[in-house]
Parts: sequence; C-alpha cells; structure tokens
Amino acid sequence: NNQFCDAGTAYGKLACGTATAPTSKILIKGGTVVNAHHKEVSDVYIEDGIIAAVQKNIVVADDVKIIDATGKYVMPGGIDPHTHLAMEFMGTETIDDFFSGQAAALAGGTTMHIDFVIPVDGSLSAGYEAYVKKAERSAMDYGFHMAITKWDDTVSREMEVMVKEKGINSFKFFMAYKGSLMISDELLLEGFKKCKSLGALAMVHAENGDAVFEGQKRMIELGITGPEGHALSRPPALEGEATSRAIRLAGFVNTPLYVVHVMSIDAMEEIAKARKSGQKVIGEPVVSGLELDDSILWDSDFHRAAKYVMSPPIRAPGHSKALQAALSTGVLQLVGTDHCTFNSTQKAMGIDDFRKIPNGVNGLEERMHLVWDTMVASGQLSVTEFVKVTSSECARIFNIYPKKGAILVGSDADVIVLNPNSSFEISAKSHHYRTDTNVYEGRRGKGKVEVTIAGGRIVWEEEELKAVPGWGKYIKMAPFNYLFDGLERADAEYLSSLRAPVMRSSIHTT
Ligand SMILES: NC(=O)NCCC(=O)O
Ligand SMILES: [Zn+2]
Ligand SMILES: [Zn+2]
Repeated sequence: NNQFCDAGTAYGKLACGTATAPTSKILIKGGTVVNAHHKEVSDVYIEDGIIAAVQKNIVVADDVKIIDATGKYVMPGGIDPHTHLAMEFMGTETIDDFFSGQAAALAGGTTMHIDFVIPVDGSLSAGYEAYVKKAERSAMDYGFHMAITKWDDTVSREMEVMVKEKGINSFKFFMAYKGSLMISDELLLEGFKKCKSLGALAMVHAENGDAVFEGQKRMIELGITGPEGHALSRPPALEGEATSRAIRLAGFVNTPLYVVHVMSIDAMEEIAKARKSGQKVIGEPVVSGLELDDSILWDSDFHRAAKYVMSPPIRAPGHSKALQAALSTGVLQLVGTDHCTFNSTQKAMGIDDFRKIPNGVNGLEERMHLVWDTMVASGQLSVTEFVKVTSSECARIFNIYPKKGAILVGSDADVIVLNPNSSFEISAKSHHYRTDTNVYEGRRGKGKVEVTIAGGRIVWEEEELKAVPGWGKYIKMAPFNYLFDGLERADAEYLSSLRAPVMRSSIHTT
C-alpha cells in the first residue's frame, strides 16, 4: 500500500486509488465537532460524499468505517483562498502543479483551494482554458480567481462570461510587477466598476510597482544584488501606499475589496482604518507573513536566503506579531498561503541579481498546523475562530458556504480530525511537495491533523496519503456574496448627497 502511485509528483507514503473508486460510508465517533460559531461533542456520519448526520450516539451497520475521534476536534477541511499551482511566472513555472500541490495540501488538512488563473496575452478565455487543462489531474476540490492584466472591450465582455458561465466570482489586479502583470490606476478603476456591476469581488496585490522598480534600480546602483536587496527595494511604505490607494479607489466606486497577502503593519493599518469607517474591505494575511521575519534574507548563503524571496517581502521582526494580533481581533479575516514554489535550481536564476529570483514560498501543507500552533495553542484564537479563519470565512466570501466550510447535514464531506495533544515537525525530507526546500524547515508545534476526508473519501490517515488524480472537482462560485448586501443603499445615499448643480444661463451679455 505504501508505493508511489504517481512517481515523482509527491514525496512520502502515497497509496494508489482509481478516479472512479466509490466513496465509503464513514462514522466519526465521539469527537468535538467545531463550526465557526459553535462546538459540541457529537458523531458525524458521512455517506455519498455528503455529511448525512451530525448528532450524538449514531448507530451504524457493519459496512461503515468507524473513526474514533474521542478527545480530538472534528472540523471542516481547510480552504486556502490563495495558491499558485503550475503558474508560469518570472521566466519559469512553479515546481508544484495541481496534483503535487493538492496532495501536499490534503496531508496538511486542506481540502479545497482557490487558484489564480493568469490570462494568456490578456485573454481571459485563453487563460481559463489553460487552467482547466492544468487542473485536469486534481486530487481535491478547487476553484478559480482570475487576474486582469489588460483592459479593452473584449476583456470587459470576457469578465461577464467568466462570472455568468464559468463560475468565477473574483478578479485580481496586480499593482506591482511592472512590465508583466502590473496594471494602471485607470485599469483598476475600470476593473472595479466592472466587478461591481457583475457582483464579483475585486482583489488586489497591493504594492506600488513604479516605486518598487525605482527601489530595485537604487539597490543595483548601490551594488546590492543579493536577496536582501529584494526586501530593501520594496519597503512596507510601498505596500501601505498601494493598499490605501486601492481602498480609496474601491471606496470611490463603492465596491467591496479583498487585499491579498497583507504582509506589513502599514497595509494592515490601512485596512483597519477603512473597516472602522464602514468600508467593505477584507484583509488576508498569509502564513509566511504570520510566521517569519526577514533576517534570513541577509544569510551569507544565497540558496538559504533566496528561498524566502516573495512579494510583498517577508518583513522585519514586529510585523508578524502585529498581523497575528490583527487576525485575532478580526481586523484581518482569513488566512491564505500564496503557495508558489520554486526549487533551488529555479531560485538560483537570480544568483547575480535578486530581481531574477522567482518570487514565492510554500505553505499549502503547513497552513493548518501553523495557524493552530501560532494562533490557537498560544491562546490568540479560539477553536471556533480557527475554523472561521482557515475555512468558513473563505467559503462565505467566495459564496460556497455551507456546501464548504461547515460540518452540517448536507455539506460536502470535507472533514479533518485534529489531535491537539499530538505534534508536528516540518521538513523538506518529509513534506509532500515536489520542491526540495521548505521555508519552515525544522519548525515543530502542537496539534496534528491525523485524518483528512475529502469528498467523502479518507485521503490521509496514519501518515498515509491517498491522493488520486480525478478525485477533485471544479467548484463554481456564484457572484454577489454577502459583502454586496446593502451596496445599492450606499449608492443611493451618494447620489442624494450630491449638491444640486447650478443652472447657469447660456445667454452672454456684452
Ligand atoms: N507572492 C509571490 O511572491 N508570488 C506569487 C505571485 C503573487 O501573488 O504576487
Ligand atoms: Zn501577489
Ligand atoms: Zn499570490
């Protein structure tokens, strides 16, 4: 059973299976069932990939697989709102594809992710078709966001098709990566207006790309070509500026905004201010931002330092603690990973020039464990809040709740069993990615996902992974999530607040 089912795509024990294998009947007994707002000891019965019953003392026939969860937590599988699998980026392609990234995710208790479709030469439909192919061998459920990289009538029409026919309800605008993905403020405004009319959520990568470009030139002129130049060239102020600008432009258009990978106090404080004033702004910290600091970027070994290069950069000590506090108080709402992995050879593309180091770090497999250890085991988040920030809030924002993100009768059977008394240790030697390094190497902590059930199938149990191409489904997401409720009222108020125009005479006197 411990053979490689898909040689070379995942490390560790990986059992085989077939795409058409039926789901089993499963009873999870005696655990504490946790939802975003409630927890209680209960049994959970699963049949045909769906949660069929949640109640005490369920009695079942002999053909039902029983999992004893006494003393453990039974929770919705994690949903990662931010991944890049098989992404072509900075002259290369991420080493983890949909299958290997998802296999690793399942081993870490994440049962769904939302990946970013990158248009092909600006074309959304070509980008969509390319990602449908990339995701063909999916082992777990997934959805798509879509990036917007240029603006014309075709793009505007294609956005409509993506929302109305393809099940995409969010569009991402890159305010950085000048010369490739970066867009202008004019495009941002057009895009925000279109998002609003379609009920789609606008998302931003918030860094001032022009200033980053200037910062990079400055570092090269100073002779700083190593990974530390990456952090020095794009300081927190540039993230704060772009976050503020995106928030103000979204406010001007009156559409909800989702700020991805909030990495700095500067950006977080802009979100806090906007939310306090009543604006609908969601802030997503990522695990690397909550966990790491930038000191390793100054390591004299290029390879050790380069694996931490991502954008916005991992920040100086202090930022991660502030982001944790913001998550625990609700200023930030859900945790992603921005999982975007490149191996050592790919990272070495930038050995003479930090601008050529492919940007991105791992996190898909580690997110649930690290959020548990850093936020729950430390007392910063309750167990129910853990479910909220790792699963339910993502499902709500992207309009798939309670199909996803809940242990309720009728919800998809994406369920994990977490043992709070067990522990984890992270290493590239044992992780399930294709990449050869791990930015959390050696990190240990409390709390371990012992069982993962995805779509009603046990895919992770007793350290054995059963990730099977074809077991994952594409999840369509409908527009007009809860953030759009009441927006028309604000629009009407805006119109009535305009002071009446002055009627001027067109007759000129001499
Ligand atoms: N974040 C990062 O460094 N790589 C992935 C692309 C992005 O999200 O900006
Ligand atoms: Zn980004
Ligand atoms: Zn990203």
